Amino acid sequence: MKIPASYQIKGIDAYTIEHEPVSSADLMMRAAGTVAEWLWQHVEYDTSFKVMAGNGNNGGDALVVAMLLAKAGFNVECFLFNYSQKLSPDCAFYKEEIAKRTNLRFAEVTDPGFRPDIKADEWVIDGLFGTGLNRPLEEPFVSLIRHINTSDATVVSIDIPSGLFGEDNRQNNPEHCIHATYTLSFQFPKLAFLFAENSKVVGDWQVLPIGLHPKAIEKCQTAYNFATREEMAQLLKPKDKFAHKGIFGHALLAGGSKGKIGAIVLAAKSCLRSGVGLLTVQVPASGNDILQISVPEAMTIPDEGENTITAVQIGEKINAVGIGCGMGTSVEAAQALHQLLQTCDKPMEIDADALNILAQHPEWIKLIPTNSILTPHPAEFDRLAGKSATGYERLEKARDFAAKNKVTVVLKGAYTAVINADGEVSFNSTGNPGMATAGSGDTLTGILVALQAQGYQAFDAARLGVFLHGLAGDIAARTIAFESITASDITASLGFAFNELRSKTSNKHS
Ligand SMILES: NC(=O)C1=CN([C@@H]2O[C@H](COP(=O)(O)OP(=O)(O)OC[C@H]3O[C@@H](n4cnc5c(N)ncnc54)[C@H](O)[C@@H]3O)[C@@H](O)[C@H]2O)[C@@H](O)CC1
Ligand SMILES: [K+]
Repeated sequence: MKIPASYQIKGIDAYTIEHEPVSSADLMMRAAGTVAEWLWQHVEYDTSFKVMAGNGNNGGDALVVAMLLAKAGFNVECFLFNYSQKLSPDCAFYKEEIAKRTNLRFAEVTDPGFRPDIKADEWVIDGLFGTGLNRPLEEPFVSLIRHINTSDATVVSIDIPSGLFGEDNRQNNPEHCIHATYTLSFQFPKLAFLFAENSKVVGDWQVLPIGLHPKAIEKCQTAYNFATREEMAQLLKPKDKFAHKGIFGHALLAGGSKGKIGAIVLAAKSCLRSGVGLLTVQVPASGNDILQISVPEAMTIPDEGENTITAVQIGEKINAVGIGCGMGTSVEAAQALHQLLQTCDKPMEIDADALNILAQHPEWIKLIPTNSILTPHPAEFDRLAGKSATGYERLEKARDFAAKNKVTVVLKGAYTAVINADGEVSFNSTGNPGMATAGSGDTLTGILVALQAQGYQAFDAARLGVFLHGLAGDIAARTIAFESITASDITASLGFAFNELRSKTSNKHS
């Protein structure tokens, strides 16, 4: 699902009006209708609404929502905040309409000091500003928004929380934005929803399709995408009936150190659950028996180092290498990574301590083979590329980093961003807070290197692997509380995740 920028949505909107064709007032009715329908499904029959409309089309949407709610029998009071005495044409049109209605209370507000009374059990519909916001909000809106935010009412924002920009909010003050309980976004998510710093503003968000023109959506060029199940199912290669293990690739995992052999055990287990044909694991000598006993399906290479790996042996038949899990940042481990980077041209999946070593030796980054993946969490990425004040800033740095170093970067978070060397970004749509647990990242490494060994290109392996990892976590969460999910539970659910994804694409030929 594309994530167009606010200015692009305006264009898609205009194209739809011209080519469907549909009048802008009817499109507004359609959009507001989806909001009203969502509300009917989520409120009690005796809910009272306070609808707050602004002077643009977001305000127009709010006026229509107010009329539809009143028509359905709800108790509605609607305020049109028109301090500047200037309304968009469609907002003006629906103001005339609403003024004629007798089944709701309507007032146009021009007094900057006026604050509507809001009760805790009421629902506030926020239609003050949408994607037409062109500068951070000032008074009297800041006070009005503070008044709404300090009420205990449930707040539903139409399209976007008022005051929030769709993309870059570095110059914005979150306290000057509506803090929505729910945000109902038309047709697409907004980029801003995907950054942790905006979570308090956005609340739970959902996309409501409003039938914008498919041709305009197809033509829209954006670097940002939200990975849907259908898109990810397309990436998953079918498994041929006559296949043998040799054609599913041979992965090598290298890592582990005294006290952290578990990390590579976890990676090995998830790797084997992700379709790889063969797996070899290189561990410090002291970890060899642990690995053989815990993961009998894997072959092992005991390193010469007792408690850390010292040199990685890459057999000729290895298709992809995963490095970093639990390997520590000792001098020996750093040497092993350096030697590997100098000698190996296979796609790599570089994680955890290997990333920390790279941060200490940035001159080695250029040695990373093409078609490789790096999987930093925000702190690891900051060590590689410098600190960022916001998620937006970090994402932009990660796009630069991926382009400069010709790698795929997986920036982990609630909406993990997978970024390729062309700067394309795919945000993951699966996963849950229960997955923020020890070893979860090692599990991801195993999945990614398995997909790379099977011939998936870095960007596809990363998008698909991150999606499956999150889906497995979601499946685990159907029966296990977030508090209790472990990395092993994620691996245990991987088979179900593959099945669920494949079932969407299955047809009689596959
Ligand atoms: N694009 C689409 O697909 C559709 C959009 N619709 C709605 O239209 C909205 C966009 O409408 P508009 O472009 O009219 O924009 P808005 O409704 O967001 O508001 C624009 C108005 O606010 C003023 N303004 C901007 N920043 C301000 C600030 N900081 N302080 C005070 N005033 C400020 C502008 O001068 C303008 O008068 C969307 O968010 C959505 O709710 C729907 O009606 C239908 C479909
Ligand atoms: K809004």
